[in-house]
Amino acid sequence: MTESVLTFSNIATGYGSKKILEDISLNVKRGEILTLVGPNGCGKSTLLKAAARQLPLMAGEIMLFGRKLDDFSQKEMAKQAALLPQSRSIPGIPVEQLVLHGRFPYLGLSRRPGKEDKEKVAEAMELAGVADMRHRDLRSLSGGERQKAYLAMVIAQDTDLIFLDEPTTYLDIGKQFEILELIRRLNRESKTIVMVLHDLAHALTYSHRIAVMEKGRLLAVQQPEELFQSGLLNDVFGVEGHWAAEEKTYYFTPHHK
Ligand SMILES: Nc1ncnc2c1ncn2[C@@H]1O[C@H](COP(=O)(O)OP(=O)(O)OP(=O)(O)O)[C@@H](O)[C@H]1O
Repeated sequence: MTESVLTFSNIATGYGSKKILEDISLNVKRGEILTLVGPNGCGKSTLLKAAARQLPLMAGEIMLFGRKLDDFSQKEMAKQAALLPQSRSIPGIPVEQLVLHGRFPYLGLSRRPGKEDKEKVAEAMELAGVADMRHRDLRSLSGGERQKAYLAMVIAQDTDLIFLDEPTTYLDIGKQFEILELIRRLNRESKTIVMVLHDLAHALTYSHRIAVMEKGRLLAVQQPEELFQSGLLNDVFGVEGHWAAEEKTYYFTPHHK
């Protein structure tokens, strides 16, 4: 786990002339699950968008697999990295067709999916647990079902690097664990994952490293246990972290002064 697949060097970015992220440097290592945490509005989604080349940089540089981000064609980029964004449009199409969107970078001029594409789509729907709703219109699904359909699309894209912005939103607690376990499985099958999670206990349990952000800056990148021990999460979120040794579970309570 030493090779960097994604490197941010002193980047700044934002919207229009409004700078949101300032001087961020970060290496994402091949094969890791790196989770971004931080208070609302600190810039986590903005960082993922910059990495997925959806926002121009105001300063600095991002390298993907040793190449500058700008040097990738759109198709090449889509074969290397997939993004599950936080907010998405909801087209009135069947789940299966949405998941097939993940195969677009691989289709030829005819845009007709081949055998491999169909297999990848079927496999992704199975993994994400949406195979039985493949003919359902996206607009007829619950928030959680739709979230899984989008995750299937990202899986079908079959990239080495996957960006997930709050992959567990809209999901009940049981489904959250299902999705986190699926993410862990994808990681063990060689995917590098960069994701945003709000649940600190989940972040501590499912990540190899955690990047803590505040007000557009990166405060620390540490392994879960080390980060938990440091007390930084308590300071940044105004909470108190606990470790229940018997259950091997982290939990957080309000900070009592
Ligand atoms: N399209 C946009 N145009 C202008 N400002 C934006 C846009 N998107 C986000 N921002 C601003 O950028 C800042 C960072 O937003 P971002 O969504 O990256 O934060 P976040 O850490 O992901 O937040 P959350 O935890 O609430 O999802 C916020 O102040 C937000 O208002």
